[in-house]
Amino acid sequence: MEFTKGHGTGNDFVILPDPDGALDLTPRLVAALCDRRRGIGGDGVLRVVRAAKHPEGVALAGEAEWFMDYWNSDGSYAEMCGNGARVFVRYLLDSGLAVPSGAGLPVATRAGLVRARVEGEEDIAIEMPHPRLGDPAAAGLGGLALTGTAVDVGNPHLVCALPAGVELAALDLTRAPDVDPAVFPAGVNVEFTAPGGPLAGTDGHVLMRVYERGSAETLSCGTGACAVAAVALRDADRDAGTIAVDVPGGRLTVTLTADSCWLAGPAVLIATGTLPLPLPFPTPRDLAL
Ligand SMILES: N[C@@H](CCC[C@H](N)C(=O)O)C(=O)O
Repeated sequence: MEFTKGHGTGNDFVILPDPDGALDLTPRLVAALCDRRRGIGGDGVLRVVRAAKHPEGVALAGEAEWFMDYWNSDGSYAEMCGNGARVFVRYLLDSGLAVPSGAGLPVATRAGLVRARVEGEEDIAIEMPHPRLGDPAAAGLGGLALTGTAVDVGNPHLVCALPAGVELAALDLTRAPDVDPAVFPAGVNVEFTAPGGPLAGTDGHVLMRVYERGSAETLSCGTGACAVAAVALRDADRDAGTIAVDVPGGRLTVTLTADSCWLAGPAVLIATGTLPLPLPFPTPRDLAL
């Protein structure tokens, strides 16, 4: 099995080319590949499969050649991954499976069609599902009780601004925040935010850390950045603008208008290799037996 490793602002992925959908990709295999000590290591897996060859992509096959089959590191799968989509497009372009398109390169995802464009040397921008602001909801972390805003970016998010005096860097995200499972029956990605300083060329600047559903704390989350930007604009009484979101792995830029949401930032491939199947290393589940 061939693989490529890539990342977008430190949100890292194992990319599996599987054009014809021949690979038996299971939760167990995904968790083993993402294991940082016994596997390759990653926040998730991106299977590169022709839309026509994947049951969840086939309906979009007329519009997009490729389907991003995204899985979290625990072996669950998600509807959408913003950084994953940017790295997926970097892979398509670098491996010659697609060419840049003036109209935006279409990619099928479980959350529908997204479009990508290349920006400069390193950056890939994706037109994302438009964030939909929902109701206030509670989150708990250690002794901290927070009220955030639920946001749907194709996948579920809860954006929680920290109260004054609580340092973003001091949060313990080694454990999942508490949320109400009745409010988020499919789980939720939780973003914690603090204001950034003034930043030229933007309409707002936010610092963010995230605890991702299915992957724990990651260095970055693209859909999370879109959710955070939508909340920042709402709080500034604006319906459009560009927000810089600084994550532990770097900077993402989100540009929102009334009907579009573009997520931009670096997308990098770092290594390729081959793995024999079955895997030569014990999987996390083997070790738990
Ligand atoms: N890191 C991703 C989001 C990945 C999916 C998420 N963990 C979920 O389960 O919804 C991003 O960049 O958007």
